[in-house]
Amino acid sequence: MSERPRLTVLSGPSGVGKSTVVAHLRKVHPEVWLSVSVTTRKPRPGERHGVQYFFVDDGEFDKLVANGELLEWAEFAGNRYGTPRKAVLERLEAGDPVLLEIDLQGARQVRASMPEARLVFLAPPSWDELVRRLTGRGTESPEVIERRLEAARTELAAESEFDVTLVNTSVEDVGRELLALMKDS
Ligand SMILES: Nc1nc2c(ncn2[C@@H]2O[C@H](COP(=O)(O)OP(=O)(O)O)[C@@H](O)[C@H]2O)c(=O)[nH]1
Ligand SMILES: Nc1ncnc2c1ncn2[C@@H]1O[C@H](COP(=O)(O)OP(=O)(O)O)[C@@H](O)[C@H]1O
Repeated sequence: MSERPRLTVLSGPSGVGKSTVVAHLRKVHPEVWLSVSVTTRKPRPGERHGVQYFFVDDGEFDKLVANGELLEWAEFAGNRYGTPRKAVLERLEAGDPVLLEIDLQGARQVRASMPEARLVFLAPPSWDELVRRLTGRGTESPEVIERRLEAARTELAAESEFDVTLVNTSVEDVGRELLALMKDS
């Protein structure tokens, strides 16, 4: 891909379409490497260990943190999520562009520890559309949706901290734009 590959971070409120965009991008461009995070969240139907996430319990997560094995980690809506450090560094050293799909707190940690990273904010076309997508996905209870929408207000307010904003109106368009950003290191 590019001569100076670097880290691209994709963040945005829950339900905006981050997973959908990344899945589409990887279908069209299987060479794009996405870090698989560790989480204490329970798998949703269809999610598999090692594919969407490495699903671990609290004790295992504590150990990863204590051993310094996470590049960054954060608590989000009652669960913990983190990026395994080793795989990311290996990919960057091998010269491959790397994509992380993480929350705002994680993006801030990456900005602090790896200032060369490019931070991309995925925004919804409108607040109402975000609520529709999050509710329509049908994977969370009303209480969890409420918690995620609360977090979404904070995340939307932080948009200016990012290098680029992409509005997720069309998954195909955003996928293309994201790939172009990853190539243009
Ligand atoms: N900081 C951090 N956030 C993560 C990581 N992995 C996933 N997340 C974020 O955690 C939040 C919740 O993820 P998830 O439970 O899968 O819900 P979804 O993004 O709404 O499908 C999202 O904002 C993810 O981007 C990670 O390794 N680190
Ligand atoms: N551009 C889009 N237009 C319409 N619906 C979308 C779009 N992108 C994603 N969605 C839908 O919105 C919901 C949330 O998407 P998802 O990828 O799970 O979000 P996130 O990973 O950001 O939480 C899903 O039902 C998905 O099919």
